[in-house]
Amino acid sequence: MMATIVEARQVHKTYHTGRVTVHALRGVDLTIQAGEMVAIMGPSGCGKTTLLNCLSGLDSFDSGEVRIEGELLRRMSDRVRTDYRARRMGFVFQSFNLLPVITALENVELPLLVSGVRPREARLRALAVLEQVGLADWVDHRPAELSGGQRQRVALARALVNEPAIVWADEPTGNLDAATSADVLALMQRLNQERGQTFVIVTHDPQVSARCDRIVSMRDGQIIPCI
Ligand SMILES: Nc1ncnc2c1ncn2[C@@H]1O[C@H](COP(=O)(O)OP(=O)(O)OP(=O)(O)O)[C@@H](O)[C@H]1O
Repeated sequence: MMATIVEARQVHKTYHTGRVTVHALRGVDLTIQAGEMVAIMGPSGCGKTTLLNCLSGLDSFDSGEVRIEGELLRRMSDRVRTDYRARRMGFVFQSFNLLPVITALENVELPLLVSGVRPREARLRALAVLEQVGLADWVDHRPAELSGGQRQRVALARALVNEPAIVWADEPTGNLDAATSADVLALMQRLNQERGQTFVIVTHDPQVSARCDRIVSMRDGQIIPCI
């Protein structure tokens, strides 16, 4: 039986910049089951990234409710939410967000060290995940010494090393050529199927959405109901 992992009810979010107010989310309702691989699609500016940030607790919202694994996000203190994110969530963004001055291996070890895993074990686990994403020979390279696709795979390894229940990905194939994005995508799908990890992926790429279990379409800050 499938369990609900993410539940959003009537989520509203406005941005205020100078005199301009943007109502980026206008009452979003969304339920995601554990083990689903979901694509969030829609035109530029419709609120996809905002939704990802609000569902994952990276950003706050004005009203409505989000539950992750049954827990209300707004009931968690900042510390509990941060700790929860470190233990149960992984993030893959287009900009990679890798630290430039340390190696691929050190980038992947970092979330483990932050969560208190001992250095020796962190190293072994990071090496194992880097091997899974096909980067065993590149662990000592810094991000600048890697191609876009290799960097994206380091980012994916870093997101996965904690074995998170949910992986949030924002345009994970955005910077990649067709062959590399197919590799990254196949890897995400394999992890989804083998480990039952939930993937929520914001994408414009039909190659990505074709591999997902479900497409959630957004327009103007709302989800378009399925017909
Ligand atoms: N930090 C911010 N401050 C002010 N306005 C913002 C901010 N982030 C997003 N917006 C506005 O909120 C709306 C939704 O933006 P969002 O980035 O969520 O859209 P998106 O669907 O992810 O777009 P894209 O596909 O182009 O990445 C847009 O009108 C955008 O200009």
